[in-house]
Amino acid sequence: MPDFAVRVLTEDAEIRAAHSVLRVALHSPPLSDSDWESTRPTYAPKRYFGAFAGDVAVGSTYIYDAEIAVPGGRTLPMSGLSRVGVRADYRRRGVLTELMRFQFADARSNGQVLSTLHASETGIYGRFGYGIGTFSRELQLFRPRFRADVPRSGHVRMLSSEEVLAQIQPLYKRIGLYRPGMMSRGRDWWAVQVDNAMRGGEPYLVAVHTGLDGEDDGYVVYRAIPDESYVGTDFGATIEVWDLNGVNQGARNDLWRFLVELDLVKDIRAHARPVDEPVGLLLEDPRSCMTRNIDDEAWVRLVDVLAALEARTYGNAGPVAVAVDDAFLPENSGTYLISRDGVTKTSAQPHLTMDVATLGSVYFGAWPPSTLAGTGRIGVHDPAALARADQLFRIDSIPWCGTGF
Ligand SMILES: CC(=O)SCCNC(=O)CCNC(=O)[C@H](O)C(C)(C)COP(=O)(O)OP(=O)(O)OC[C@H]1O[C@@H](n2cnc3c(N)ncnc32)[C@H](O)[C@@H]1OP(=O)(O)O
Repeated sequence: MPDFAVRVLTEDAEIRAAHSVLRVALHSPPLSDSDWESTRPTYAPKRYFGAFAGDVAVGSTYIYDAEIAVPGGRTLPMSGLSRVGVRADYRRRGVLTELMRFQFADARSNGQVLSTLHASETGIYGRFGYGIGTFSRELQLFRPRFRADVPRSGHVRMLSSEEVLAQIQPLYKRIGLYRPGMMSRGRDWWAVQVDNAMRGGEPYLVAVHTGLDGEDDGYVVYRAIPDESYVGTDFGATIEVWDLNGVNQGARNDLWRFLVELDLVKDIRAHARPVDEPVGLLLEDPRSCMTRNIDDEAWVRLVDVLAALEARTYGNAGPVAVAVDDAFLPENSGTYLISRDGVTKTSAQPHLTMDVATLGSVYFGAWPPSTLAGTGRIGVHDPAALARADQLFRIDSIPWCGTGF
């Protein structure tokens, strides 16, 4: 029997204790009273799970409740796993494993079909059934010049900091989940990511795009980092783009134009952008937009495999029977007959075999099944079925989450 127990945290004192565990696990400075005052509102009721050994907090896990867009356009309830930390003197004693069991049971009871997370280390989450679901790209635009012939589709205005808190949250909702993998953002997410940062004096600036129909349809959140050390003509600030979304390509183009045409700027950096975002094509010299990194972004776990498979759409190909092995949630294990007309459990012989973490990578189209089969992640019992699986899981739009948590 473990000498700790996992429970939903409701009392301020235990939430604070678990949050302190998290901070130490992430090597952040100890929690001060003023930190706590700003942190407390970022915990939605009953979404913080803690492991306690008697009265001592030893583990922390928080859930963001959200909706996620899946290939084909439907949205599904998901749980966003975050704030995972275990006290150093309790590590490798199964605390995270018990927190995982608890949060999957919670997700199931809430009808949350998928779970996603952003991993601090890639070695942690595969054993719990998570696979890399989306990738993102880190960009650097060096002395970019915007092409004069890119059509305009509206205008851009800057918000005051008071306007930001009131306007940006509904605007993100109005823009919608325009790529598979994008997720909704609840009050608790905005509280952590924007309100605290702006109230805490972070120099974020926000510009909003208004379309030709007069409706606000895009925004960018960014900050300028001045270069104190320039010599000669090599002057200019670095612009760091934190969040940029628009309802369509035209709105996003205008927001990039706004950033590129800012004065006294040397370079623009943007983390976690879609891998196929055509920023370079907007510039006179496409090579002035460099890819600094391609990173694994959202890790995806199918909590309810049948419901998740039923929710996405499939390409035009004959059916494929896929045997799924789920060691952590064995009720998901079984063979699924996947066709463009629907998905059912079957007792037929499988054409392909994969574990549930690999299915997490197939689901949003991070890789085609044949690529994963080529690396030994998928067992192939009928080679003809592999080409059909590629066609079934084909995607029209490259997935991207775009929301860090
Ligand atoms: C989504 C997010 O929030 S990302 C942030 C994650 N948090 C951190 O990185 C903070 C620092 N790390 C920690 O707090 C802890 O080490 C944790 C949370 C990663 C792991 O917690 P633990 O309670 O030690 O995990 P637990 O004992 O349940 O380990 C389960 C298994 O995972 C393995 N494992 C745990 N952590 C790691 C790791 N970082 N790398 C590789 N394997 C790991 C264990 O060896 C064990 O394997 P086994 O079943 O073969 O024996």
